[in-house]
Amino acid sequence: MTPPPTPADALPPEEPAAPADDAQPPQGPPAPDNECRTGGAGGNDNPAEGRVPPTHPHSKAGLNAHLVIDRTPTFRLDITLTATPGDVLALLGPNGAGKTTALRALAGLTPLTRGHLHLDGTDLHDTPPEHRPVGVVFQDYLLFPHLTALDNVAFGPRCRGATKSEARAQAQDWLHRMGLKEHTTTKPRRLSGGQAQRVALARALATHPRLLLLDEPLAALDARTRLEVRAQLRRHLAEFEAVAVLVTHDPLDAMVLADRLVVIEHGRIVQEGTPADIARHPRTDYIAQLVGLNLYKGQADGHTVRLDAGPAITTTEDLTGQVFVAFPPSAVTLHRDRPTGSSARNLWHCEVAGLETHGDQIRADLTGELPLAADLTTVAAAELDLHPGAPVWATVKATQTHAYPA
Ligand SMILES: Nc1ncnc2c1ncn2[C@@H]1O[C@H](COP(=O)(O)OP(=O)(O)OP(=O)(O)O)[C@@H](O)[C@H]1O
Repeated sequence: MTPPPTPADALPPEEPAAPADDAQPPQGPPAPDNECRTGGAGGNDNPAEGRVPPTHPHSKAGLNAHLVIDRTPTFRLDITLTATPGDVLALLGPNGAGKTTALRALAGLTPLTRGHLHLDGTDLHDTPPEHRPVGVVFQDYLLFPHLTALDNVAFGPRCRGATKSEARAQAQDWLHRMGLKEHTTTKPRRLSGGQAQRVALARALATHPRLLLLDEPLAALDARTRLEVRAQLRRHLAEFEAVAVLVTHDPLDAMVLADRLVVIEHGRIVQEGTPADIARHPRTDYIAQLVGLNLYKGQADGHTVRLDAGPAITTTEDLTGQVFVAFPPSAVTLHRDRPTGSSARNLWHCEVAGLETHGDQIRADLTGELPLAADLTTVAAAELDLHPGAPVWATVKATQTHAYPA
């Protein structure tokens, strides 16, 4: 994604390369004097005076969206998202799946080809981005470089019609909440990545959005800062009373921050559920890899699952029909010679395709009778003399597998 460089209040249109989005109203950068000019040429100087349509009093609170967007002749996003206030959704998916397109559509930056977008019962179809009650946090913060942290945060409330002093008081309050009391007069270039991201979050939250959009909010941070900011973000999201939608590539961010994961592949939702449910019952190879499981599909007959392509796997579950079988790489034991005394019910002859470090373990990528990933210690890998092309036997106990209906 090439994210727009300002908060939703001042988001520019997409690059000219995006013909589908050329219809966006032109929007300029923030005024250097920190005066908010909403809507650019098509804007309204006082957004508080209502281009935002009133919320329907009897309608359901939260997000109700069906987003259909034709991006290229071959790519169509077609997803339905619903959430109630307080929900945190994470959109996960491989590159090009459509996550950013979905986020941009929610922000009003990419028009829908079809579908609808209702927030707290209000149809946002005709509401321009700068007048939507939507806050956006981007991975590279996109703070206004010439403004202090305080003025960056005050920008949002100013755009929503607050007076200068009200906006600054609110900004002060938000920066205090974010633990940035000491940095109110600091300009972005003097902030650390973690501090800048907290300013960006404060800027988004200061507008009291009914929908908070976070685009890879932790991606630009180093590992240590990421840990810290993830914990803080989790706390703020838990307190946030409206809907939050997060786009991330990182399963850990998704699992820690979201109540519900929505996995998108090729523009469609392929699986949706709580982090625990998705981690335990992955339904696509992408999700299985994401949560670190070997995943297969096949036909169950009692405790035996005959794979669509490959051998059979013995499981403890007693099932019939199409099922998935999953097991973690740590459940695989490797042997140089065919084991004779092993109690494991599953035995396959494989070949090492590749090796890589995985935390303090070695992950072996195996092909052969059954393609699989196996984790082992460095010592074990050395003892087995593992190297690409080496033949190995892999065993997995039935009790270590998990089968569930497809
Ligand atoms: N501005 C654009 N104009 C036309 N097509 C686009 C535009 N931006 C993205 N696309 C196409 O839309 C599809 C979805 O892209 P999108 O950026 O939404 O995916 P993504 O899941 O966010 O990927 P990534 O994780 O790499 O950011 C891709 O096929 C992409 O090539």
